[in-house]
Amino acid sequence: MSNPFDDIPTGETKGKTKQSEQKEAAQGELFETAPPPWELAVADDVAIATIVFSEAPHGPYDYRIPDDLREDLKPGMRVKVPLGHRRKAMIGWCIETKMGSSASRSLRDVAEVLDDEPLCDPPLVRLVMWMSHYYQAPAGQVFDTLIPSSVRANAGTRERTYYELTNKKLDDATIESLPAKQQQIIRTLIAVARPMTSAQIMVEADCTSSPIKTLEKKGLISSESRREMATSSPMRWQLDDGEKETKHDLTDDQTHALEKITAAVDSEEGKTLLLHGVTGSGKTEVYIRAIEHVVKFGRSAIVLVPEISLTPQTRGRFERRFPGVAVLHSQMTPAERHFQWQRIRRGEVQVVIGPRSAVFAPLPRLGLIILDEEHDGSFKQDTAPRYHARKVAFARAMSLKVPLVLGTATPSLESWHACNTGHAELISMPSRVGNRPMPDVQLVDLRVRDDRTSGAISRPLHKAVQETLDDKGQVILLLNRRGFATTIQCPSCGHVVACPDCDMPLTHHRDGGKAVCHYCDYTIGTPPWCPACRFDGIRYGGLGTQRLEVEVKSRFPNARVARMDGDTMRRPGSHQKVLSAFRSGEIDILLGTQMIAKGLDFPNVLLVGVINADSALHFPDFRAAERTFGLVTQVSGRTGRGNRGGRVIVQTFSPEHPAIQAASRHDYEQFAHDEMNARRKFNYPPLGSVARIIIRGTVEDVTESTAESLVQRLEQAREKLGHEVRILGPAPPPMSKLRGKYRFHILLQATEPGPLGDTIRTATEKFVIPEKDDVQYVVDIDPIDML
Ligand SMILES: Nc1ncnc2c1ncn2[C@@H]1O[C@H](COP(=O)(O)OP(=O)(O)OP(=O)(O)O)[C@@H](O)[C@H]1O
Ligand SMILES: [Zn+2]
Ligand SMILES: [Zn+2]
Repeated sequence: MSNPFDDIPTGETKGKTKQSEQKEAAQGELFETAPPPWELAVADDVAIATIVFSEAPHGPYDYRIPDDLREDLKPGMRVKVPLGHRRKAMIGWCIETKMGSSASRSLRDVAEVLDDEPLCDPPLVRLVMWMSHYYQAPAGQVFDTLIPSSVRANAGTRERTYYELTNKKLDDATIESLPAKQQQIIRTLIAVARPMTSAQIMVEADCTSSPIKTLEKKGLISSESRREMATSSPMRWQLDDGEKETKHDLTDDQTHALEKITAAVDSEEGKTLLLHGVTGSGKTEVYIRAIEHVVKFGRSAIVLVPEISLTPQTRGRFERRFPGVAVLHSQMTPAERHFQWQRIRRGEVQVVIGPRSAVFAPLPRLGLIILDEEHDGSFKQDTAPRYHARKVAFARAMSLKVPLVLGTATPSLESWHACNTGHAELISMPSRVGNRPMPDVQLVDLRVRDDRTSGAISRPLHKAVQETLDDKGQVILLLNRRGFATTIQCPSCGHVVACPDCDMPLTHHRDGGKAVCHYCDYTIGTPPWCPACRFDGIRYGGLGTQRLEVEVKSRFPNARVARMDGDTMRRPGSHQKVLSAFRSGEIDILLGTQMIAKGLDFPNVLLVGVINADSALHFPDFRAAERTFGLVTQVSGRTGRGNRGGRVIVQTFSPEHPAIQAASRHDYEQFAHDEMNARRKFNYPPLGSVARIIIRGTVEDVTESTAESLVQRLEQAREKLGHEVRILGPAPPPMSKLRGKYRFHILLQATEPGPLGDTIRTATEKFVIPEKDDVQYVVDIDPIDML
């Protein structure tokens, strides 16, 4: 990882600075360039605000601040300003205020200041500008990502109008008779179950104010003006994870790790530490102690976790040790989100735990950022701005001169490489707490006929499950495919039932007999005969978790079985429910997708079975081996966490594959070594930088020719800048059609991110696609998803 501030146009304060000085310095230096000589003679005669927008044109543009607003407007606030020829004033974000000269240019006036206080402090404004630059996203859009919509909707005014349903028990027929937007508003009000302002409704139901007014006229909703709503107290999750308040004596490894982290905190230098601790080495305890150290000095910390590992168990560990913990997650209501954001900003919490967006938590005295399971792909946002929380955390930590701790049993090669090149410090915790051994891993070669059965579970795995059940132990089975059958194919003509919008095979789901596209959720009833040739006897091929569940139940009729995947975990709280049932021993066999692979700590799990280790291995993606190694290692880590040992059975068609071999020996270093060599050949990350541009449109050849002209522009930009950048494509990606749009992609490679970014910026600067073409493109810097 190179310094992400390297390519941002700013004079970063070098060396050691105190936080307070640094805060002031950060403000206003962003666009500092020497003024042109003819301006030097002119006195500063006007207050200027620099504003950015989320809609095109994105700015930044300068505006004059009228005298009566001078005191009010600060960077990080929103304003209303005229823009272009629009009749309505636009909302924009102020990134800078300064004195300047009005000579030689005519500035328009800021019309209104919308916030009483900045929604972002100066370091966060700076982070926004860095993200905007690095990820090539409009700064206004980045602001909108940083500040929850509920905060944006609520901040500002004092007395406002709240809407609620006049009849709380509207029947479905009445709702369905309404136009779509109005339906959405009613559904939103039902879901939120409390009065909402029109701004909140507009955000949540994605509508304008006119359907709200219409509903009021129809008498379906009523309005009332009230003082700002008293913020409800957050829902305290019950700490029903059956754990006692325990403060362990640290192991030597833990003590050593903690010392390194606290030393980094005390040094007040930004520093990245990679905590490479095997599964069950007690990383969480180290995090907690490190945060205790930070809190002692009145500072606070952010802990980023993949959403799915935010189990009650994890939050319980933190909530028992700190009085002020704010937990952020995707199932919060807008009101809760707003409440938590305010608490955080007022400095009332010491620890914020949450998924990737928690990296923006507005803690006033941030002293430490921790990223747990740092290898996890969910830290990358897959919509614009396509940021990676690890990179953003790094940028935020370095600019505040606080440490960033990356914790994992299976480091991303990016972080591993950072250690090898001196950009991060490696801390190892090579053994489990209590000197528990790592579990034995047995590979079952599925090519060996004698071991195979007609189902998904081989003979050795069947035997092991039976033995474990006899021993009153628990079993985890991993299969990374949901649904029943992954292909629906006609044996007579070969026709595969596919999604009309994505061209991908539909997955058969047994519940309700549905055929579902896993890319866009397109759903039809599974056809009983072949849609192409009418052959009666269509076949379900491929294995999903539903089919596995059926097989497991028939093989082990006395076992209590639960399935955990995207289908069974739709409802809020269902994840928690299954896990607590598993913990209390009401479930013998837990089977599911990768969501069972992470972070679970159950001592009675004596066996882990991986149904098909190869499923991720043959993906057209340079990270396929890394993902396979990570998944097998992580799920293996769920066993042997108690005093009764544990073992792992991995079924595979390629037992000799280096990633599977290394995972079976718990040998991360060997894996990293092999994989780094493989990537070096092609300059893949972390040895080089990659960017991807996806072009999508409704007409195939128009989309392709747009992609081709973009490639030409990229080539011209490369020439002009004299950069060494490899440009590949345009080519159809593995997902050549998605949600009814044709897709092409362009891959760019370079040794450094700077030239790569510059080339794309130059090429796209004035690249306008005619509206009639209906083609859009997105730039993905450091892509994770290559489909
Ligand atoms: N010093 C200690 N002494 C005894 N038990 C400990 C100690 N530290 C942690 N533990 C316990 O060990 C178990 C594993 O710890 P933890 O879940 O933090 O490991 P981890 O490294 O995060 O593992 P994973 O990567 O698999 O999630 C927990 O039950 C925890 O309470
Ligand atoms: Zn057919
Ligand atoms: Zn689809």
